[in-house]
Amino acid sequence: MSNNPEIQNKDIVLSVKNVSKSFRLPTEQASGIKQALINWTRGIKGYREQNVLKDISFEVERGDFLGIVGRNGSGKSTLLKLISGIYTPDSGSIAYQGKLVPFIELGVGFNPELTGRENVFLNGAMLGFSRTEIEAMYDDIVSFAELEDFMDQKLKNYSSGMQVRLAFSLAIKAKGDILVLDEVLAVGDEAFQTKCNNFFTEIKKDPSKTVILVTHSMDSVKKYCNKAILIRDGRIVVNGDKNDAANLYTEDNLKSLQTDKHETNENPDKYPLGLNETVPYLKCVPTSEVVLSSQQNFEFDIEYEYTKNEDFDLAFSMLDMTRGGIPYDTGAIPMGRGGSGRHKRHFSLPLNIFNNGTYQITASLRKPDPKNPNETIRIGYTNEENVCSFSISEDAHGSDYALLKYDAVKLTQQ
Ligand SMILES: Nc1ncnc2c1ncn2[C@@H]1O[C@H](COP(=O)(O)OP(=O)(O)OP(=O)(O)O)[C@@H](O)[C@H]1O
Repeated sequence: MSNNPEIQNKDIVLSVKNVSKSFRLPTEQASGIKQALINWTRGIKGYREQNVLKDISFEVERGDFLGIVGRNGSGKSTLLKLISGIYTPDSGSIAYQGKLVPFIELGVGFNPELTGRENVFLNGAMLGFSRTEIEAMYDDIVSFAELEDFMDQKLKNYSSGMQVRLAFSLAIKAKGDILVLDEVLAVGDEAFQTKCNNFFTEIKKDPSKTVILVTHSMDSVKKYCNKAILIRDGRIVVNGDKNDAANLYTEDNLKSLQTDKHETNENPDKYPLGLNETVPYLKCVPTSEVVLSSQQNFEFDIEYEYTKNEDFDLAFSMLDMTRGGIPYDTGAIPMGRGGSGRHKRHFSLPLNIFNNGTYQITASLRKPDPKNPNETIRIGYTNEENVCSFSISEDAHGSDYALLKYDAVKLTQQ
């Protein structure tokens, strides 16, 4: 596949054309030749075909930093394995030119009975490097992995974190032309993460190096990639624009936050969790986009029914789904009198002080506490099917490290 004459345009280093891949998942196991024969005569196959990738086509140019994003099980790892030659496509073609170095599955090519040093040389040879070439890059690999003192130990005595570090260092320090990485595997401690991030920043500037990165971090996509593809159920839905791919991926995740929830119902015969005879309906409904920049406001309606003809309040909490915690609570907002029927009120939340992240708005309907005029009592609340979620996703310089933007508060020096 390498240095392929099919690739006419010298700037295109990887070409994936109409690639499909399916797996056979066993269903009914035949328990012997006789059963297998009976199944065969009855047309029972004993397996189910799972079409994991469907008609995938894209091209990567020299110097590109391509992000591949998609939800769990969408087919990203399968695509990387096809690109790396671990799997062959059922149909379509994959061609690349240059030396392709994959880091996609831990353990592949590593032998636990050999030392760290022997594994580096074995893997280097498997990638097509000569002994002299490996010797030249050996120190660099070992020092990036910070494993100088462990290279003569057998790999089976390494912690899993140490093995990841060695494999990742080998992949990125080997002098390949196309680096194929599954970022999910590049988990290390914070210091190692910082080194990897610095490496990404550096390699991004090198026009001769091409990187293909599977990641779940939209921050990484926006920071390092110049292109991205979004895969949904085995098909490419965004091909090229990294901001479109990242934002649509975030939307996919927000939708699943809403639909994946299976609330345990306190009172299954009557009302869903959080609701009751007095508050039979309470729902937050987004009316703006749900993937926003911090310069925008998140707009939403609260739809409610409060059957009592009495004064009531609404209170909202904002949950930080990325870092955890409740960064903001409105306290009780007086809403006037209730009454029968469904009603709707509109709210707008400015996002200017918040960093990147996914947030959720929950609401509670409350009434004044007759015993304590400063307090309210919760009568109903939004269960997880009735909350609403949104994400802040800055196109550039967005951070998901801290909740508040660096200029949201000022540290004073005395
Ligand atoms: N060797 C295999 N045999 C059978 N099914 C497989 C095989 N490899 C992958 N699959 C199936 O293909 C689908 C896609 O898997 P894949 O690992 O490519 O997804 P992914 O997008 O990388 O997911 P994740 O983000 O969780 O890593 C899954 O349903 C998975 O079970």
